[in-house]
This record gives sequence, structure tokens and C-alpha cells, in this order.
Amino acid sequence: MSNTPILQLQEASIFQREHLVLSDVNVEIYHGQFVYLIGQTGSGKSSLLKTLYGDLPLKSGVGNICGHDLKSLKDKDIPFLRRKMGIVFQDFQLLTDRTVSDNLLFVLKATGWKDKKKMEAKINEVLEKVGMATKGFKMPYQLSGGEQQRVAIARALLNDPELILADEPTGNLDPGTSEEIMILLKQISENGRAILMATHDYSLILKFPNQTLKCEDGKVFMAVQSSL
Ligand SMILES: Nc1ncnc2c1ncn2[C@@H]1O[C@H](COP(=O)(O)OP(=O)(O)OP(=O)(O)O)[C@@H](O)[C@H]1O
Repeated sequence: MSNTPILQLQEASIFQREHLVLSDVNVEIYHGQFVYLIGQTGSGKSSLLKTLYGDLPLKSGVGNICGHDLKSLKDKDIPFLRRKMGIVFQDFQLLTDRTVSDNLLFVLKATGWKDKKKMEAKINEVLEKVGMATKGFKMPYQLSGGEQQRVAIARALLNDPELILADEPTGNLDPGTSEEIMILLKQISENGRAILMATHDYSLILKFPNQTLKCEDGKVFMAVQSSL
């Protein structure tokens, strides 16, 4: 594990417009670490993740992520920040009007890839990683929820991110499929990527124990497994 955190917040405040959601947030995540983010509905998990991917501004405190200073982040910097991280959502957010491969091609083109052969090779590589190598020709609606989430994870891997932010990635999946997705995410973190995953699913946390941050009463603290 490298000594420089891939994500660091110090005395950070998380706001939704004027509304203070979390204060005095201190978090460090290093390469290859898998960390859960838990807390009740409305406790601030999504707001924290949104601040980390530049969807909400960091108004006070210190924030560094994937080599970017969140405090001085400008709109024009956001695409560059997002290229260094993968983001996975509960509802997959695939483009419904094109195939799996074309979903991935769209992201590669949007992030500056030009060489057709390299793009094809990259698409095959990420689909292989998530066990979807034979399904590139399918439309999203022809896939199960678990398969759609695998494609969304493949999409998150396209630019070899050092960090993956996942906002309830198993929220729409049945328990068996959720476990399959967890095994996939675990493999990805074992290959050196850091993962911060918001979840409500305590059974997954018990089955796949990792460091856990909890949002509660406007603060974020390290939770002890036995107290979850
Ligand atoms: N777009 C918004 N504008 C203003 N306030 C918001 C907005 N989105 C969320 N909030 C408020 O911010 C607080 C934190 O919400 P957030 O969505 O971060 O919680 P969460 O822990 O992710 O909840 P859930 O588990 O339901 O997704 C809540 O009080 C919520 O009402």
C-alpha cells in the first residue's frame, strides 16, 4: 500500500446548497483499500460521494482525491477528475438505445480515445474482467439487473481508475446477485484499486467484512463491526 492516500478529507464540511449535511469529516483511503459507507436514509452518504466526484462543491475543509484538490476544483477540471475514478450507481445508468459495447465505446470516445483497435481491445478487456465477454452485442434491456451492473462496473474500469466510488451498487439486486457483484468488486480492489461503497445492506458487510465509515448525526466516524 502506498503512503499517499488516494482520497483524503480533513475537517471537511459537506453541503447540499446552504444545508450543512456533514461536518468535520476526516477520511483517508489508500490504494487497494475497500471501505463501506453506511448510515440511515438522509444521513449524507450520497452527498459525501457527490462531493468526492465533483457534483457538489467542497466549501470548507481540505479534500484531495486522485491528485485533485477538491477545494479549487473548477467545472472544467471535473471531466479530468472523473477519468481517474470509476463511478457506479444503484440504477446502472446505461444508455438504453445502444448495445453494451457501444455503451463502453461512447465513454471511451467521450474521454478522448481515438484508436479504433485500442478501443476494441479495451472494451473486450473490461467485459472479460466482469464476466460479460460474450454479451457485448446485447442491448441493456436484454440483460438481468446483475448483468447490467456488471456492464456498469466494466464502464467504471475503462480508464483504469485508481478509485471506484459506488453508491449502493447492489441496491436493486437480489441477495444472490448482490453477492456476485461483491465478489467482483472485491477482486477489483485486490488488484490495487480503492473502493468506497455506500450501502444499506448489513448482511453484505457481515459476509464481506471491510473497514466501515458511518454517517450519523451530521458526522462520519469509523464503525466497529460488532456495533453495526
Ligand atoms: N438535491 C438536494 N437539495 C437539497 N437537499 C438535499 C438534496 N439531496 C439530498 N438533500 C438532503 O441532504 C441530506 C443528505 O441526503 P443524502 O442523499 O446525502 O443521504 P443518503 O445517506 O445518501 O440517503 P439515502 O440512503 O436515502 O440515499 C438529507 O437531509 C437530504 O434531504
